[in-house]
Amino acid sequence: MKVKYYTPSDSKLAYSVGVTLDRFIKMKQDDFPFASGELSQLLRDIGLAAKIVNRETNRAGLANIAGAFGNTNIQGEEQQKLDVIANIRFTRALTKGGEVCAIVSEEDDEVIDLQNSSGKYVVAIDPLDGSSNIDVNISIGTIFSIYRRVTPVGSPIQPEDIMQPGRNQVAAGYVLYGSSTMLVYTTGHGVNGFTYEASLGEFFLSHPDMKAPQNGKIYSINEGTYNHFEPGLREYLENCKKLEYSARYIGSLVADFHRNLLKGGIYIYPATTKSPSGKLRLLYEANALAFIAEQAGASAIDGEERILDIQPSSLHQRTPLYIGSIEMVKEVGALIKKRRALTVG
Ligand SMILES: O=P(O)(O)OC[C@H]1O[C@](O)(COP(=O)(O)O)[C@@H](O)[C@@H]1O
Ligand SMILES: [Mg+2]
Ligand SMILES: [Mg+2]
Repeated sequence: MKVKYYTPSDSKLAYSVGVTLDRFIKMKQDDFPFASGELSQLLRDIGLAAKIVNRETNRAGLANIAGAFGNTNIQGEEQQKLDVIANIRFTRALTKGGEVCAIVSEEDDEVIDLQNSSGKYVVAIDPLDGSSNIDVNISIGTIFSIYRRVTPVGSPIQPEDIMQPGRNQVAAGYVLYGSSTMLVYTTGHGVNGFTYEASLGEFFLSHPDMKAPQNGKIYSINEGTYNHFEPGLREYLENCKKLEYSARYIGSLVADFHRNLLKGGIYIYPATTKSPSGKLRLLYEANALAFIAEQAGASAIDGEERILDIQPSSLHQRTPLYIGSIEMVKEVGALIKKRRALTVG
């Protein structure tokens, strides 16, 4: 029997659609001979939930999705319907996937113990980021952090399984529901971005090996509480203005972070005299983006300390966040340190 060997066709008639997320996860898993495939399955589960939530965000203006849900979460924030929908969708996908033993969610006061005796992973998630922008049709997102539990699989969940510093993350990422929908993630071997092709229902590799510019000319901060900013930060912002940098602030952390990661820039949600720990949450906002930032050659601090080295002490604890191009974060950090030393002196 005569056979012929496959040769890839470069015919323009059927251009290659690219590498799907599922195929990419499989390819990357093969890089690790001892990989068991559980993390890969978990990433695929997140990809599936992202597709469903994407469909809901596209319909966010329609009556049954728009507006407040009528509950307040532990942050004291009014939950939007889409916050609740996204929380249900991701929690369900993570539960059904079978790889997760516990979930920490912005929308749940307590840790969700999935009583899954074979689950190795703990997931911290902000199901819907940028909630204040849902009803005004501005980009929103989802943020996730993945850890391996530290106590034996099958044993009851312990605080040390949850309260892990960000440097212990085995994977992290975000979904951006914007003009296009993207999923960006890292497993500690670089950062890759995928764009959703709704007609095929697939995420395709569109941003391989993302690297942040070392420096930038964009700063993202809500200056509404400027009068409560510390001197070092004010000095930094005055410098940005003297240098005529661009002020860009969407009010959706994922969207502001993504833009600055691609173009070079810094996002700041500082401590203020009114909220001394800032607004953003360490476990399911700052840690994930800090891991991505560092994997893309950028950095993240709380004004002084590396975000990934902060030892968590409570589920919904907040942290100031200075994240973005390495030179900009270094500069603002140095100014804050210098001015704090002066006030202490
Ligand atoms: O309105 P503010 O104070 O500028 O805060 C905006 C920030 O708060 C957030 O909306 C907080 O996230 P959630 O929407 O998930 O609660 C960030 O996405 C955003 O960067
Ligand atoms: Mg958020
Ligand atoms: Mg949220």
